[in-house]
Amino acid sequence: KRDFLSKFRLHPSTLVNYFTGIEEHYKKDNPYHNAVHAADVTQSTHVLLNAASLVNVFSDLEILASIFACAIHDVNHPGVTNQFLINTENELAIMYNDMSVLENHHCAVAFKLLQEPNCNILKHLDDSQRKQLRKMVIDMVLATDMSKHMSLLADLKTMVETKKVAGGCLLKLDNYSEKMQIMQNMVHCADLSNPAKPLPLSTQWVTRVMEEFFNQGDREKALGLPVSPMCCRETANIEKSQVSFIDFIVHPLWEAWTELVHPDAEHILSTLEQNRDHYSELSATREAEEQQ
Ligand SMILES: COc1ccc(-c2ccn(C[C@@H](O)CN3CCOCC3)n2)cc1OC1CCCC1
Ligand SMILES: [Zn+2]
Repeated sequence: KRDFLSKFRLHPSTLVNYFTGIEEHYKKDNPYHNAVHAADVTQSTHVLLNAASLVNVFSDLEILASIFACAIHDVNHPGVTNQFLINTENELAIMYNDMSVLENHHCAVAFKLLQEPNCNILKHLDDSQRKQLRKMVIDMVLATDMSKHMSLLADLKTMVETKKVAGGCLLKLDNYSEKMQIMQNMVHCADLSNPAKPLPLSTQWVTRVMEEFFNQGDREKALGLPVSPMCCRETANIEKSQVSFIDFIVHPLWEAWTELVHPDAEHILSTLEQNRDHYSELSATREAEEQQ
């Protein structure tokens, strides 16, 4: 739909080779961090990019970089968190010195795959375009590290406030840093869009992510390690955790995004709020049942 095959001279069979390789490098037996999650985040970002207020904000190369970043953003995810890899001195933690271990790995795997035969989809980009795309993809994927969430959101809110005070257009972006901030938050929003999807979809993602967290908790227990938050299948309160996740992480982020692209994301924010109330009511019901 974006006419990228001709704009960037992307070869259909090279695209198929590369993205088949990417799909195969997502671990099928991860309940959550599998190729379906990558497709979900990619499709969600495609929709966010279509917001009326974002028309003419990004160049074609920035859009290609954003969509590419989503498709590869969790590739070869091992189904455990950065903290688990660090605590178990996993080879990936050693490789990346405990810094954004997963996110560095996802980027490296994706770019290494480009060097496989008949997989170099970026072959016909000129050197400057390829260098710019690589930098933008790395900046976006490294920003999906949840430990960066608070600073990413704080900077977005500061930029929005500053532009509002200046009376300028929120989306008049003067430099790479401002534009990249928007792209990083857009991909991060898509990555955390499960609770903002129609409830039948959202509940499936909750089941999947809890299964993955519980598998990690089982492994931590077997290794005699402290069990990570929300990873103990015996004690986790799933609904309560979702309400906190939405209240403290997801809603503040989507509230900032909704202000930035006003009024194009209002319906997403209201779905998120309805879902939050659903989990909150479930949690109250469960608590009442447990009292009896
Ligand atoms: C649909 O709900 C979720 C969808 C995706 C995620 C999600 C993806 C990556 N992350 C980052 C964690 O891997 C890192 N955390 C550090 C703290 O320990 C747990 C692990 N989180 C979480 C979700 O809900 C949480 C799990 C129970 C309630 C909150
Ligand atoms: Zn993800």
